[in-house]
Amino acid sequence: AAIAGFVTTVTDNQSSALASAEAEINQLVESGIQRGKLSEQVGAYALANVAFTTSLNTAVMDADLIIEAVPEKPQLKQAVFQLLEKVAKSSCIFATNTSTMSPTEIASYGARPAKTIAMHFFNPVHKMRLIEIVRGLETSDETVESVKEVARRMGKETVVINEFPGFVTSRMSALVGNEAFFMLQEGLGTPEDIDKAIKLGLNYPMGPFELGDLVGLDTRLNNLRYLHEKLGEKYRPAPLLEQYVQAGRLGRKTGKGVYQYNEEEVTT
Ligand SMILES: NC(=O)c1ccc[n+]([C@@H]2O[C@H](COP(=O)([O-])OP(=O)(O)OC[C@H]3O[C@@H](n4cnc5c(N)ncnc54)[C@H](O)[C@@H]3O)[C@@H](O)[C@H]2O)c1
Repeated sequence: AAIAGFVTTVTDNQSSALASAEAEINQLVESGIQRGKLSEQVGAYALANVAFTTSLNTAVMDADLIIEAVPEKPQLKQAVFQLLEKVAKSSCIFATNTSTMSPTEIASYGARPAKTIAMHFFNPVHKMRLIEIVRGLETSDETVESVKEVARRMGKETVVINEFPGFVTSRMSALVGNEAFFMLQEGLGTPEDIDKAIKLGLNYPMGPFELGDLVGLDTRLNNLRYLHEKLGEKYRPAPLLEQYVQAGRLGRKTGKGVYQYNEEEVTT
């Protein structure tokens, strides 16, 4: 958002999460300049235009657009949107980065259904070109056009999808990722071989375990739980995935998921 020229504030209730977000953003801008992807001028402008605060009120009170990205837990989303409704301007658009949830349901947590929509980004956001836009039952055409324009200014492609749990991308990705865990549990092969088979045999750019570790296994499990509740048996999370999350093996963010991450090497 900052690189696209928007005055941007990042907020999180954990100061450690904010500190690592700030460090990562600085590092991404710096390496973008070094690799010739960004001019020094745009990089400097972006860093000057992004602020960090643990105060939700400070972050949102003047905002025209809020992109919510708290964990995929309906009760948490509800609490956050109820708070946002109290502090945000009445003209502000509420966008949710939910991977699976209904924007109509999320709109019911606030009082501006015409101005509530899903803007689903992909990881890593600075590289992935798509934003999946999902409109709720009451989302206005004006809101759809506004977020499409924001996406265009961010240099992203968009698809506008009708509401259904998991949309297009998460529904497909959850199934592939879950099936890979069933295969691992059944002893079909090592994670490396399952990933290699999917990459080289099916031409996926990343294997399902590499992607799961990048997305976060807890995030993947939350998505599957929601889809299981809404769409049934097909999405029941693999017990091995539940076990990994219980053990704190969440992927790259904890240094260990299906693979182990050291500074210089990745191992199982
Ligand atoms: N991880 C991905 O690849 C990915 C991709 C697309 C969409 N999403 C969606 O984005 C959302 C977040 O997923 P994630 O993987 O980044 O989760 P995460 O757990 O890695 O990060 C969520 C952040 O929200 C913060 N948070 C929790 N409660 C808060 C509150 N009340 N107020 C302010 N901040 C709070 C946490 O401290 C944490 O830093 C989910 O809806 C997920 O489905 C994730």
